[in-house]
Amino acid sequence: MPEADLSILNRVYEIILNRKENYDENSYVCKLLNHRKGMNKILEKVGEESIETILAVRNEDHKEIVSESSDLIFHLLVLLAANNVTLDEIAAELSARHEKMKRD
Ligand SMILES: N=c1c2ncn([C@@H]3O[C@H](COP(=O)(O)OP(=O)(O)OP(=O)(O)O)[C@@H](O)[C@H]3O)c2ncn1[C@@H]1O[C@H](COP(=O)(O)O)[C@@H](O)[C@H]1O
Repeated sequence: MPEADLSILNRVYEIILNRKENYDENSYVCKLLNHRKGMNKILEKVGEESIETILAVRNEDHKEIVSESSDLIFHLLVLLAANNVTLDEIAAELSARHEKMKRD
């Protein structure tokens, strides 16, 4: 397993932004972003991966929880990029909530 940290979220998000600008017929992200169903296809994938994550938890299958959660987060990154929401905005929102809610 390669070493990894949460900076991978930014790296994948940047690739998705790049796919928005540069069409590549071999790219899964481009297929999603340009699907005939439009935004509904991305919403379907987020819904599908959410349900698969729920089932993995119900089955108490740790490996599947990791795998399905990764699918969900990846498709959520596509959804955010497609709607021009940046990861900085998400970080700012979570950080503001944390500052407001933190207890000593
Ligand atoms: N992290 C991912 C990632 N996770 C999952 N997937 C793809 O998501 C797809 C959907 O997964 P499913 O389990 O639902 O499979 P499926 O039933 O065949 O999917 P559908 O027929 O419903 O589309 C699969 O084809 C996976 O390959 C991903 N595709 C891309 N990435 C990242 O996005 C980057 C850009 O990818 P490309 O645009 O393909 O170059 C890659 O370098 C990766 O970092």
